[in-house]
Amino acid sequence: MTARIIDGKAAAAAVLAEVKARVDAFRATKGRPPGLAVVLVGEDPASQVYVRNKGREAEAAGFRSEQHTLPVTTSQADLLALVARVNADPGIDGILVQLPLPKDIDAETVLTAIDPAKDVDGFHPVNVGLLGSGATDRALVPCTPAGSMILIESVLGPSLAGKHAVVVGRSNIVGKPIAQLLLQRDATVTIAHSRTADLAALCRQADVLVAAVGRPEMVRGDWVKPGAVVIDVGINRIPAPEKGEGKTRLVGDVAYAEAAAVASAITPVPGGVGPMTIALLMANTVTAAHLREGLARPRFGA
Ligand SMILES: Nc1nc(=O)c2c([nH]1)NC[C@@H]1CN(c3ccc(C(=O)N[C@@H](CCC(=O)O)C(=O)O)cc3)C=[N+]21
Repeated sequence: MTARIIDGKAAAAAVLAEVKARVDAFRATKGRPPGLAVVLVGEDPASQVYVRNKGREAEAAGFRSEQHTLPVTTSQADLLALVARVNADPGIDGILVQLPLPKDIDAETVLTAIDPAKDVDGFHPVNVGLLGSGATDRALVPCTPAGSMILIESVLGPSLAGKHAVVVGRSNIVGKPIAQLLLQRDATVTIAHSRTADLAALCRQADVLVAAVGRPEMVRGDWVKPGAVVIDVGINRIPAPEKGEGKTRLVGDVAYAEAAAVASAITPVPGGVGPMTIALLMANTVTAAHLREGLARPRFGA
């Protein structure tokens, strides 16, 4: 079998078109656009690229968009003061504090200081709890998991009843929330991780295999059940001497060519989950704006 390639760029463009239509309607009723504030502490080049892309998409969607870039020496107190300011700004509906934060800042303290109604990353304990208790009418859901579910749905439809989903990785930002979303769609869910016994054999039982470990090409072709749907959440930059000295390339957590020979559908890296993460950030900002204004919750990618 040769897998169908799940086109995350096209799926992201479709979500962004829905976002744009919702922004126009929101602006017409409320007399203002949704607002997104992105906060970056430090000068990590990868983070700068992501934050710039987010700003570009926010403007294309018609948002009010602001970026706050703080020096790496910023104190936790100063960052908390900025969060308090954007929390209090009525024109800002979404706040994203780019991770990772410098080591002297406690990320959990900062994420918990964000107004849960503006928490477009879905990392605040209130949103984590709402997701875990199935309150999908009120929760803001993390972008990468929400985007991954739209890609899965594009292949398998809305119900995963009778399917075994294996999530490799147990992070708070991807593994745990994606497991919750899969469970809500009636999948039978296993969360595997670095301490799981015989990971390869477990993965081979998966009808839906989600790789979110951050280890380049760890999931091999012979870990994939024939006909499985493979979602590769990893984004790893590795040396690519074949492209020239000092050059790099992006690979996922899945050995793509091997897995694509076995799976029925697979997300590429780049061009898979990554573009959906940014699209869902825009969608979450529109959702937050609607909920804050007492409007019906829009649904994206349905
Ligand atoms: N608070 C917070 N929220 C985040 O959502 C968040 C974060 N911090 N910190 C960093 C990670 C990473 N992340 C990505 C988003 C888009 C692509 C993306 O669009 N990737 C392209 C390739 C981009 C490239 O070429 O480098 C693709 O996969 O096709 C990748 C990674 C969001 N993150």
